[in-house]
Amino acid sequence: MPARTGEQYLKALKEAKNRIYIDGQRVEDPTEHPAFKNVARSVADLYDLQYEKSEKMLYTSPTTGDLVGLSFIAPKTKEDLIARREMFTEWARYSGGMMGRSPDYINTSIMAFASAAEFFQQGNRDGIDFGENIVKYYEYVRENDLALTHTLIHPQVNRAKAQHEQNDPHVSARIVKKDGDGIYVSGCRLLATLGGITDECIVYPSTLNKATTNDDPYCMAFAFANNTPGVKFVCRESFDYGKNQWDHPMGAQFDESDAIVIFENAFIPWERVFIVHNADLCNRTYRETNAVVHMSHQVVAKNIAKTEFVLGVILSMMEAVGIEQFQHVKEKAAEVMIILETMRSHLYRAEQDAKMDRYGNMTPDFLPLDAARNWYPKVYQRMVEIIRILGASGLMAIPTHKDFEDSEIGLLMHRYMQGANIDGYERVQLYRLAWDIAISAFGNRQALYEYYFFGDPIRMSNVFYDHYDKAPYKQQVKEFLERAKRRAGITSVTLS
Ligand SMILES: Cc1cc2nc3c(=O)[nH]c(=O)nc-3n(C[C@H](O)[C@H](O)[C@H](O)COP(=O)(O)OP(=O)(O)OC[C@H]3O[C@@H](n4cnc5c(N)ncnc54)[C@H](O)[C@@H]3O)c2cc1C
Repeated sequence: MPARTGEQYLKALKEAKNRIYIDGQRVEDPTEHPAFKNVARSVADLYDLQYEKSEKMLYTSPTTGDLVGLSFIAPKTKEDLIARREMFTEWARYSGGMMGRSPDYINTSIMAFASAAEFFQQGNRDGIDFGENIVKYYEYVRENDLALTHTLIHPQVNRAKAQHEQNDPHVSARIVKKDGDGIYVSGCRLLATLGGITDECIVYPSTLNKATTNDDPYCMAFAFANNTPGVKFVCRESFDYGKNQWDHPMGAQFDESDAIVIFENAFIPWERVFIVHNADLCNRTYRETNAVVHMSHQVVAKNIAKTEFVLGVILSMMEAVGIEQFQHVKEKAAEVMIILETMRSHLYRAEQDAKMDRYGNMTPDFLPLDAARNWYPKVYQRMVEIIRILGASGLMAIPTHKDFEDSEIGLLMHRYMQGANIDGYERVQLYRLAWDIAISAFGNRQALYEYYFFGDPIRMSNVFYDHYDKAPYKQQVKEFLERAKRRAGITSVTLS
C-alpha cells in the first residue's frame, strides 16, 4: 500500500478501538475525544504533507514499487541521508519542532533493526528466526505506513534495585509464559509518547540501562498492535485545554500525550518477537544495530527545526517591544543563534563523515550526533529561560481572544497591549505563543521531554565519556611535557 493520507490514518485509529484511558475513563474514539482529536489531526496533517511535497517525502518501495514514506529508507548514499533529513525537517517544521514523536523517529529505528537482522539472529531459538521477524515487521510497517510508539523503561519503583530484586518483581512488564505460538506478557512499561493515537507499539530494550541475566524475563523486544487484547494505555491528563489555536497555539495542536502501558497476560505471536529472555542482546541492541545513530539523525534535524522556531519567536518578541538594541538582549538572542549554528555543524559533520556500516547502510558519523544529543537537553532549558527573561510581564499580560472580542474591553486590549510597531491583537498572539513554549503546561512538558526523552542525560554523559577515545589527548600532553623536560636538559630528578 502506498504512503497513507491523513484520512486513512484517522480512519484506522477510529476503527482500532484501542484501550485508551484518561482521567478514569475509557476513550471510545480518540479522533473525537478532546484530549486527542487535535493532535491526531496534526499527525494526519503530517501524513497529508507526504503527498503535498511528495517529491521530497516519498520514495519507491524496494519490494512493492509503491511510493512509501522516505523516513523508512535504508540509506545507501550520502544523498539518501540528506534527502531523508530534508524529509525529517519538513515534518519537524510543521510543528516548530514541538512534535518530538512524529512517526519518522521510530521509523528510522526499525529500518536500522531490519538492516541488522543478523544481530537479532544471534538470539534464534526453537526454530524461530528473529532476524526474519524484524525484516518482515519493518516491511509491514513501511508498506502500511503505520504510526508507532515505543516503551523503553521500567516503572520508577526502586531505582536502587534491578527488576528481579524489587519487592514486587511483577510490576515491570515481563514474559510470564511462552508456548509454541508466542509469548505472554504481564506488567507495566513507561512511557509511550503518542501512545493513545498510534497504530502499534514496540517494546524496546533501554537505550542506556544495562541488565544482567537475572533480569532475562524483562529483557525482550517485540511489537504489537495497540488493540491487542490485554493491553491498556493510561494517558496523562491533557495539556490541550480545548481552546482555539490563537489562545493556545501549541497545546491546541501538538500535545502528543504520554501513556503508561499495561499488559495483562497479553499474547504476542512469535513473528512479532525480536528478542526474548536475553539481557546480553538487549544491552547491545542500540549501538550494534546503529539504530541509535539513525534515531539521533532524526532528533538532531528535528532539534534544528525547533531551534529555528524558538529563535524566530525570540526575534519577533524583541522587535515587538523595541528591545532589540539592548546589549544583553542581543547577547541572549546570539546565544540561541550560536546554538542553532552549532547544531547545524554537528549535523553537517555527521553527514559529511558518514560511512557504510557493516549492514550496508550509509550511516552518519555518530560522534557529532552523540555530542549534539548530549548537549541539546541542557541548552534547550536555556532557550526557554531566554524566552522567559525577554518576555517578562508580557508572558502574563496575555488576554484571550474573547477579551479582544468583548464590546467593553476589546478596544482597550487593542490599545493597551500594543507594542513598538504592532497592534495589541498581534502582539498578544505572539506572546501567547511564547507563553505556550516557555510557561504553560505544554511548554514545561516540552522542556522535560527534551531533557529526558533519550534517557537520563547524566548517565548518557557517562556513557559518552566511557566510549570517547581519550588516549590521543593524554598522549599529546605527555609528549608536550617530555619535550619540556628534553629542552630543559632534564633526564631525572635529583634531590639537592
Ligand atoms: C515527556 C517525556 C516523554 C517520554 N517519552 C517516552 C517514550 O515515548 N518512550 C519511552 O520509552 N520513554 C519515554 N520517556 C521516558 C524517558 O526515556 C525517561 O524519562 C528517561 O529514560 C529517564 O528515566 P526515568 O524517567 O525512569 O528516570 P529515572 O531513571 O527514574 O531517574 C530519576 C532521577 O534519578 C536519577 N537516577 C536514577 N537511577 C540512577 C542511576 N542508576 N544512576 C544515576 N542516577 C540515577 C536520575 O539521574 C534522575 O535524576 C519520556 C519521558 C518524558 C519526560
